Amino acid sequence: MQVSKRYSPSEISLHTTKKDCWLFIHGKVYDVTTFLEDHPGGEEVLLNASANGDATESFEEVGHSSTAISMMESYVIGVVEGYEGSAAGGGAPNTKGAMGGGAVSARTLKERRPPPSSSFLDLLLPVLILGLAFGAWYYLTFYSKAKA
Ligand code: HEM
Repeated sequence: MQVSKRYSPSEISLHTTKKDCWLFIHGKVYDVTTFLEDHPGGEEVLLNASANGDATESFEEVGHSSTAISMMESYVIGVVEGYEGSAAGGGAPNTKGAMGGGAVSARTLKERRPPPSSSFLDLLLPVLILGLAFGAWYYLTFYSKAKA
């Protein structure tokens, strides 16, 4: 792939319109102009991300699927000048890009898993409600009859 062209942040910031929209995520530059209309999250979020400069944080916050992450590769046009992350490999053969994407998706999935401690409460609450219901039924059926 030809992912070695470098762009300065100020050059990237010249492309923030519907007809010409670039953004960068993890140091890689994406031309998402043709993707604006097809983006499931809407074109506005991409335009905003483009205007804000670095879109890494907003991209990560959404917790994009691995499908989304692999789609990104078709929009890469280069890397950010001076970026010192794994994406800017300094012209080395680039197996790094794909591996970086995978690591990100694994981390994102891990962070979004719900805490396991809630499962105990999940079980206890229905048992308590059932116990109360049974108690009320028992009282109404037998105790009040015995009194009459
Ligand atoms: C080249 C970059 C991008 C690609 C290829 C992409 C792709 C996708 C895809 C395929 C989805 C559907 C859900 C999924 O599979 O995760 C999605 C949803 C979404 N994306 Fe992106 N996206 C990109 C950049 C961004 C950026 C920079 C933002 C942040 C501002 C963003 C915000 C969203 C939102 C808000 C949703 C909707 C999530 C939902 O409804 O649950 N995306 N994107």
